[in-house]
Amino acid sequence: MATIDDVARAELKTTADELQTAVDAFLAGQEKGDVDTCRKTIIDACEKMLQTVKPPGHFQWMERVRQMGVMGVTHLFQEWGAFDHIPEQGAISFAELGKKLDAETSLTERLSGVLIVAGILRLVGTDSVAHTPSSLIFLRGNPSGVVYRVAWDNCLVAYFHMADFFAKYGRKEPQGLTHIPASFARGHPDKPFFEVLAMDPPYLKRFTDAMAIIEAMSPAVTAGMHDFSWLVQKAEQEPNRPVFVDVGGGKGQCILTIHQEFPGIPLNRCVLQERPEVIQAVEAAADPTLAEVQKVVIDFHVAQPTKGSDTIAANILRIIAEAMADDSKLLIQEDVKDFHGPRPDTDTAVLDFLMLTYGGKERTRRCWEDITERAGLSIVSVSGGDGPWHGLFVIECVKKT
Ligand SMILES: C[S@@+](CC[C@H](N)C(=O)[O-])C[C@H]1O[C@@H](n2cnc3c(N)ncnc32)[C@H](O)[C@@H]1O
Repeated sequence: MATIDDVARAELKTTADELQTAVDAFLAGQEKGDVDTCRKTIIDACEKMLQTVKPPGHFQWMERVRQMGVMGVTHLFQEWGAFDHIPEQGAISFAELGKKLDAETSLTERLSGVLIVAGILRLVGTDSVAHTPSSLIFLRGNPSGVVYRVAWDNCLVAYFHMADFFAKYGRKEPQGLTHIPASFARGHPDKPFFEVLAMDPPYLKRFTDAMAIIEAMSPAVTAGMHDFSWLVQKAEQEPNRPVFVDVGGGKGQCILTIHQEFPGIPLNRCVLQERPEVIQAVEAAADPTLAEVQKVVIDFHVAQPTKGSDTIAANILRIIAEAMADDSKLLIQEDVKDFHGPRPDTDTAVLDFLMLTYGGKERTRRCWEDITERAGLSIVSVSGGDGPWHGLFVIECVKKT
């Protein structure tokens, strides 16, 4: 029987006390709707406690096998549209679900079983299955389900090939736009990721849709990460200048979110700069809210990127800096890995691993100072918000004088 040492014992006690305090605050905050921070504290405390009390050995590896099973079946069910065939109220028999999926009843029952034991679906009687709140996110079009589907593309496909990647290129941080795990995993190591993405239109659509959802969920403006009232004033004072340029701005989601909160920023003086296939998709979608926004095809590396991922990032910033007026501000919405201390935020550490697959990285404050300096910029402020992304900040830069 595994025992825990004195340090773990003391930690368990402290975490249990923290948990009790957070639960009390969570319950008390229900009426005020002030629960998100308490929720995070509760989840973090529970996870810490579970790590301490879970026995090593069999339990640990079996738990990971369970997680892999859940991911495998969720992916199959998402691809097959199985979640959409389960009624939102009531249940469906395995036989009926199998018929809708063109799958054997016995296969449908076995696959469902993995999600039932994980609490994602619910067994009804002996032969039927129903949704739970956890499975509803996988209904077609649900924003969280769309983002999860892209996590499969972006993470798992690349992670599966990572050992081969490092065997071929050596155990060092990927440098450059090509010969990165994400392109290697898709059989085109000599191409930059965004070119590989453009070769697969369904993946490109999933990717841009997910980016738009993530941006809409992010606290860029909503939680006060940056106050754009100075820009509204500037727009009034100088009516002939472009006001806001979003470089690599996806489907224009950030422009729209900022405009929603600061309607004084005129949309016809906002510029969306993107890769050709993204601009093409935006124009084809003909979203009336984006009609006035200027759409410009660019390559922010401009043809000849130098080697090295920080050099590439500094190069993108240098090209922007060269186009800036003396009073322009460059706002970089990005993670600052060590903002809350040397231990990175949980999501930031995992996203850093994800970024590694694309030859990118989550940077520390020091890294940001270094690359902005090399680009001819200085950091004026770094501000965060109260939203769900605790590692995300707006880094405000001006041209160095
Ligand atoms: C991670 S997404 C972020 C999208 C958006 N800024 C957001 O926060 O939701 C990166 C974006 O950069 C664009 N991009 C990648 N390479 C580019 C390039 N060389 N020139 C211009 N845009 C590029 C991609 O098409 C993609 O939409």
